[in-house]
Amino acid sequence: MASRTFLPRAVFSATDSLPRSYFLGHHRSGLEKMKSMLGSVDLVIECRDCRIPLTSRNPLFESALAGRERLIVYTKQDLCFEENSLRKLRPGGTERIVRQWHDPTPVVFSSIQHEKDAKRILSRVEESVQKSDSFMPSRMMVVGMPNVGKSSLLNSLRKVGVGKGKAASTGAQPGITRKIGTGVKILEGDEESGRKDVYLLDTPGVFIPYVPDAEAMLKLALCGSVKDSIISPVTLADFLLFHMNRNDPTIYNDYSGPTNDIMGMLESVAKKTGRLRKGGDLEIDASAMWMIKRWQRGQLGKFMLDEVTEDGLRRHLEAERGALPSYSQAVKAEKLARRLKSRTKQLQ
Ligand SMILES: Nc1nc2c(ncn2[C@@H]2O[C@H](COP(=O)(O)OP(=O)(O)OP(=O)(O)O)[C@@H](O)[C@H]2O)c(=O)[nH]1
Repeated sequence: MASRTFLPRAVFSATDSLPRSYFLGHHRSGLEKMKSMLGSVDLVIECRDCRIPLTSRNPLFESALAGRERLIVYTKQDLCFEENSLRKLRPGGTERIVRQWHDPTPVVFSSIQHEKDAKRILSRVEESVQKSDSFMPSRMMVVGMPNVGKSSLLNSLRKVGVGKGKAASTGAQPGITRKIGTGVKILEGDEESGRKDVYLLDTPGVFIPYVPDAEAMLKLALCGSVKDSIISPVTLADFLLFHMNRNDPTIYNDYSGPTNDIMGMLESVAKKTGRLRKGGDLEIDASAMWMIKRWQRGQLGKFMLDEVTEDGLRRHLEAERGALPSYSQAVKAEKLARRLKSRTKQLQ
């Protein structure tokens, strides 16, 4: 009798023909402007996505921000762990390792739902302001990959810091912020104690010029750093299925039993959610998109896509150094980015 034990796939075979670039014009100009403004900035708040702590690290920032005081904020923590996960039994296990990676740079894990996270970031901001002996208001800058939650963080720091409403537009697609703003007050100065006003500058998300690893591109797309139109939703949903199966194949049991077959899964989703065309054909792409969006909102499992291990960052950096693109690869990536840009424009 055949065994009924479900075996998830051990590896995901990502095709080499996937796009590896999404470096658009406003990414390049945003980065240049950022660099030119760094001289007048006291602290850089670098946001990374908690679900992909290694993959959402942009090597471009490492060179641009070298020597600047930095606070690393891991955003979207609420999408990383189930409430009743092992993390509760081993408090801070993952967080402790990630903090160690960056030591001595301070690290905060945050979720926009939690005011206490904004308070923790603001107290780091205050510590940094106290170090400066200038009487001028303090300026800080928030940077990171597209869609990691920079503008949302700015809004929540402003709300908690000065009790004011939303100042920056946010959205589920990358590229909402296109230009560096003039600065938004996040802490009120106080003449008596000598505390200065603190302003935070929002910046456009900047993508990596060339992503050498196809799986990394899929992770970035699944987490929303790349526009939906760039990678086929079925490929992305298959990659999500691969990760759901590694975490817990019962996550999707409202739609299907444990499976490695993405087409079967999407057909089942289409039927159960009523995604049918006239004549009864199933809307497969729309069902894939529905699965992806649900996961992005934390409604189809909460888990990390990167593996967090003590030597994870060291190994990631070694792989990155070994995979630096040759000049011809970089030129090819630039051309591809231009093609993608015009394709994105046509689709807008
Ligand atoms: N669940 C959850 N969603 C978040 C969090 N922070 C941001 N988001 C969502 O992530 C999406 C992107 O947020 P933005 O603040 O627009 O991201 P951004 O980094 O400014 O994006 P760009 O304009 O591409 O630079 C929005 O849909 C936010 O609501 C978080 O902590 N938890």
